Amino acid sequence: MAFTYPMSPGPSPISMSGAAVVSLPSEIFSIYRNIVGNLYLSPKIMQLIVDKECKDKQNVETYRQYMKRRRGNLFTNKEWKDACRISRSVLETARNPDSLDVTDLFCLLENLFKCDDDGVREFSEMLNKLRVLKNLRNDVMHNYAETVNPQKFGELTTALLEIVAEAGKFYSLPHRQLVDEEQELNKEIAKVLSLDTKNVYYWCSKLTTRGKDAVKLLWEARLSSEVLLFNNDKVKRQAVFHALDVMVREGAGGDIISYSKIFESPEKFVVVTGVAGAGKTTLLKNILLQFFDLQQVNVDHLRSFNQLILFECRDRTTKTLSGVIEQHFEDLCIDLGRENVLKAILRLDVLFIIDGFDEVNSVSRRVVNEIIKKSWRSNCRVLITTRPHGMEKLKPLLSSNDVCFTEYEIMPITKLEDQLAFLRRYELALVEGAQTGQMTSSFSSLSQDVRNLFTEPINLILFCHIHKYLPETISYWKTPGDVAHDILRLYKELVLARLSEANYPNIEVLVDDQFSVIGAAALEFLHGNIVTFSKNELRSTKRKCKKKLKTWERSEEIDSEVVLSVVLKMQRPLSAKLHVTYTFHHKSIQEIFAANYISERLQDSDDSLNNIMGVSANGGTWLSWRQLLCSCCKADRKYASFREVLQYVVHELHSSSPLVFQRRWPELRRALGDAGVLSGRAWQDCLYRCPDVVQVAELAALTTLNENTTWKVKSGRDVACLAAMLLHAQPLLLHVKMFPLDLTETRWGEVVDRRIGTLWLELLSPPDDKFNRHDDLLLPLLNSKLRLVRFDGCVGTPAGVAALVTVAHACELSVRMSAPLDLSALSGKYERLDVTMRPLPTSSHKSHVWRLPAPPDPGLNVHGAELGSWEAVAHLITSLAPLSKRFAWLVLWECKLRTEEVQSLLVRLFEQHIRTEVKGDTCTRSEESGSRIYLCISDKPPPGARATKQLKYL
Ligand SMILES: Nc1ncnc2c1ncn2[C@@H]1O[C@H](COP(=O)(O)OP(=O)(O)OP(=O)(O)O)[C@@H](O)[C@H]1O
Repeated sequence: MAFTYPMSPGPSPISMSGAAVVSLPSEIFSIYRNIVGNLYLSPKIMQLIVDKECKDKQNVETYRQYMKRRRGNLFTNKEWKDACRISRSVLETARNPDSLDVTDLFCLLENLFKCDDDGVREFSEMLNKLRVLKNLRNDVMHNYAETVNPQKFGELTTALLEIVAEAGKFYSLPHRQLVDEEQELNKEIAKVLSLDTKNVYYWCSKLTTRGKDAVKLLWEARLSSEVLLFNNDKVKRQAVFHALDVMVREGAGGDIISYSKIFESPEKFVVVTGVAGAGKTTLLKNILLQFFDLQQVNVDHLRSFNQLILFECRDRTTKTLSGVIEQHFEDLCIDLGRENVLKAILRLDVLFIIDGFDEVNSVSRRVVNEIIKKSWRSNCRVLITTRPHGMEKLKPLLSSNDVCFTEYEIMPITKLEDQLAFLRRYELALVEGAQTGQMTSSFSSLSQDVRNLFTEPINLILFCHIHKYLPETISYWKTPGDVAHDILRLYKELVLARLSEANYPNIEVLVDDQFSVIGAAALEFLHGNIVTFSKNELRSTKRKCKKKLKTWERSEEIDSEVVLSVVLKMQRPLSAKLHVTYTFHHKSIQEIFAANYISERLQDSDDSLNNIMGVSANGGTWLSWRQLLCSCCKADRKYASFREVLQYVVHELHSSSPLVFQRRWPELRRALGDAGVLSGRAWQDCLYRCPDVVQVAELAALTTLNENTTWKVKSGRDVACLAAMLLHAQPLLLHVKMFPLDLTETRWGEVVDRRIGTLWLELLSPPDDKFNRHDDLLLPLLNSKLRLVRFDGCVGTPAGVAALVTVAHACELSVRMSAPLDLSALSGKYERLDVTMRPLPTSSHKSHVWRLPAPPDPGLNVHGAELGSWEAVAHLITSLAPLSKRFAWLVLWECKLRTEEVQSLLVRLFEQHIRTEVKGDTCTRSEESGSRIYLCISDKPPPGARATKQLKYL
């Protein structure tokens, strides 16, 4: 019995609340049917199957407990995660199917069938039919063309009726019961004709038609271009977007992936952490823009969402989630009521984005809690960004709500080529057709140490501005400390430019004075974690600026608000009902101003750092450091949010007044500790910002050593820190794993000079550049005090070999050579020698033999043998064979030789007395992928070879 639904091309009649019949355009009607079908009818039928399948389930059992009982053993957490992926939290707690949606129900049924997959019950037909429902749901919910497609409802009803029929067979239902089920379903299908506007699926349909456009209208204009820090320079967001890499924080040394892969995580909640200015907010803005334009090629990661809600934790006025919803869908909320729109949103596939959890306040915290609590359905996903210290509050919040999450960390932009690519985009966008290249070449001319300060986007942006407004200053940057003042100087120059007509004596000191007042206000706001200020809140700062100005003669010639107008920017509210707010151009600028104020006070007064940090608005009431700290520790560890400020203070004070810094260091050190800078990693982060501060280097070294006796070095930034840290501590093993190009131009020479002890040097090779030698990195090893215990890299000159010889000690050597080299001097220096080379042309070096040293027998990898080159391969192997003619192994990598050629090679090598460490027959073994062929040569001749006399060891 198939239900056929009349496909009306024009407006369709809909009865509302069983009374009035209205005409709706056919598009909304198609959408409505598809939504009710997939969000209501499909789950209903699947719930029916679940009930049949779980006849012996007890009411108190969760589905996880039930499955465990049914299959007779526990699910390990990993098994559960792999089996249920995004539905795993829901199925872990659900006890009945009523609230589950198609995705969860399909996952549940699939796993239930597999629980007792003993081959007796044939469930594949049933599963295939259920899969049709799941696919239909995804088609309709993830692709607007399918959402409006009138055919889809017909396909769905057919699929539903087929499932009911299949259930009849699968569960051997009595005929009467089957007929009843079919009739019931047909009644439900028929009900879709009459629609109540109070129905949540009607609201869902409205949202699906109008919701995305409403959000687009709200955000697109705000986000598609960005006004840079100064002078209203504007750039198109997507034109300058630099695709960031993120690291999965699960386990040590997590994988590094592109940001677009974060939604592949099996967890519903994804947390992206990143230091100040790492690009968290910009990443979200880019995701929003991509969401509006799903036609773009590379946005598959967003296709599974049909709604997107953004909430910024710095918001201090929106009190509820429905308030957030109202900002996004103002008109729809007027039509349907905001609570109803919220209910509908939660049924759709929605991505909630929560930006800047570290900036959360008592008002926004309530909204965040609400999102976490209401987004338990599998169709909702939540993406949260925060600075790392925000995790201290976020983790307990998520776990108290039983939320599992995957954490990603935005990686710094450490490679010069990436930094240049980033700057190039901005330069291109800013100069509008004029000649480009000056900014990038100015950046390239900086020393690696100074460049290491520009590994976060915000700092690269500041470099753009300094290059534009203070280009001459860049040539004076020799050490990181030289850069410290220039960001504030930049602001000062901009203010001075505005005041140029005032012709006022001592104008620079006057501006410094104003910066001090603003710095104190910035600090005070930071105490409340406030980064957006209302007009009222700003009033007292304005008053103080004015008061300070009045202490100067002829101050009436100066507009008292000019400094604030340069330093702050105005933010228009999302809704006309709200008021404008003000912010610094970036939170890190607010922190720099606060740090400048603290640094000045540390220099000018004898006040303790505690007192200076605890300054109150009226400048009169001081909070004691203890009080402040205790309240913070107990309440929410507020002090953690001062970590960046304190790092800026260290940097600034150290470079502007080394003597005061020395005197104040014990206080600063304690404060950093209180702000959470305790681990080796945290001290290293601090050292990245101020690599020339010896005191920080010492603590970074000692704490890291305490935690770990092996130090791993992966980037130029790490090398800079290491160079400073080695002056204070030596790890048991130093493991440097880097691409040679990244290591060149770092403080590698200093590292080698300062290292006393073992080194594992791993010079990575890009796949297309395996044989590019980097002996320049080896030469500093000569005369060093280090001991090379493991080496992997390309060597190209006798000088490079000589450098290895001087430091190798019981070493595991993996040497790539672009041309043969005499390695005999390495004899006695290694425990394992593994050489990689490309085949030698037979004509070349005929008379030369470059015997590899032995014992122990070396292993040889021949890389990239071309078709027809077996004799060249044979020539290489025989030329390199040690006197004993024995290799630990012989492997052909990425070999294009034909099978017959490999066989001829084997015969030739056998006849030349070459042997490998192998028992049994002489043969070849290849890996399944065919990328590696092992030549195993014993004393047994291969087919076609002349027997040779066994060679005596020489
Ligand atoms: N991926 C990117 N591509 C291009 N520019 C970027 C990128 N990320 C950040 N920026 C630039 O750097 C500035 C700072 O970045 P953003 O505000 O996103 O950092 P954040 O990590 O959110 O900082 P905070 O934690 O201090 O709030 C942006 O205003 C933008 O100009």
